[in-house]
Amino acid sequence: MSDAYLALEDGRVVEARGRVPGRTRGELVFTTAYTGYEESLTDPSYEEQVLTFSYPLIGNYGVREERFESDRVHPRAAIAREFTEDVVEWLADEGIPAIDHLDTRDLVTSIREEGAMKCGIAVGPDATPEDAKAELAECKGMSEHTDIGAQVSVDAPEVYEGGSAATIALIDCGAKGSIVESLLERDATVHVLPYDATPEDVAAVDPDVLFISNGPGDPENFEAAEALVDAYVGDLPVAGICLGQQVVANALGGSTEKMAFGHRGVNQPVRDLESGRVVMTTQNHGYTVGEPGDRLNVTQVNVNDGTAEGLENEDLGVLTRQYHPEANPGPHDSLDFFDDVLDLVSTDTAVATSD
Ligand SMILES: NC(=O)CC[C@H](N)C(=O)O
Repeated sequence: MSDAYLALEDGRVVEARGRVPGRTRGELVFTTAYTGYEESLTDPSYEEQVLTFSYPLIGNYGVREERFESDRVHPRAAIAREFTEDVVEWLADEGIPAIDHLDTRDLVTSIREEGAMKCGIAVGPDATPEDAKAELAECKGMSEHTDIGAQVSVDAPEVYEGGSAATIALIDCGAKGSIVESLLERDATVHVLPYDATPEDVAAVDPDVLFISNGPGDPENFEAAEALVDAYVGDLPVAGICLGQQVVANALGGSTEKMAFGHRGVNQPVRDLESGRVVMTTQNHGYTVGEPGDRLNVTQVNVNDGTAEGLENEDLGVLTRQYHPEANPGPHDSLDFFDDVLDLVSTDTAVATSD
């Protein structure tokens, strides 16, 4: 007899083995990453989602805090064909329901055909299909989580003293730790500011770059960050990763839209339009930039579906990526993005000096 039920928006209820008990709900998505489960589970971009791993065995190299991207697990629940005891113990400590021993190939195929969908989960000796359906009935769509930034952002500014290469105002919409680390490694000092920081809060740290982080949910719900881009573009270089790219596009007259099932994995091919070079990238997003608007050029595209992977305005010093150049987990092909962001500062200084 099953002790776990997964109720899907398409009406099905899937039976599974319960590994960590609980009741929960969220948007059901999948990642094809075959490594990096600790990084994915601690990525704040997964807030309010239920994460299915398409790779069948999750946990085979243990659980180490050094690999965490934040201080907690963000998906509401985790699903795999088989979780190891290490991962189950970790998720149990975190109170995150987990299920396995279900046909994840079938589940992933359904998400690919029908799109990311709402789901409800009930796990435990007393769980019933009706409990899972009751959770599903309460599940909101991602765009309805209008203040999701508050769930993942710092409450107050934090500073990470690196060096004097640049002072970065990183707007924390759910930033992964390795974005901060990538900047510190390049001798930058990073001020992490709350997702709803005001232009005055940014001015207070006197940055060289305004950097909008990755984050969960619908980019249209990050109006404060959009207002910051609007306030500073032209005066400061502006950079963004993932949700950051989407927020920058929305601020500069472009638009974003929801994808059917998104890109989540560590082998998404991206072509740079100028050099023709293709790099393998890590991705985790369910929205994409539809129209870049008049002020941004699309400089990189996804080889599989042509969606915008990089945006730029050289005159304004704007540079963004839809994928995750910090590469935790994933291939390191695109780490040079952080060098390019710091180069915006020297270019900016050079312009100021020659004035
Ligand atoms: N990793 C991210 O920043 C994700 C961005 C956004 N929440 C999306 O799903 O598209």
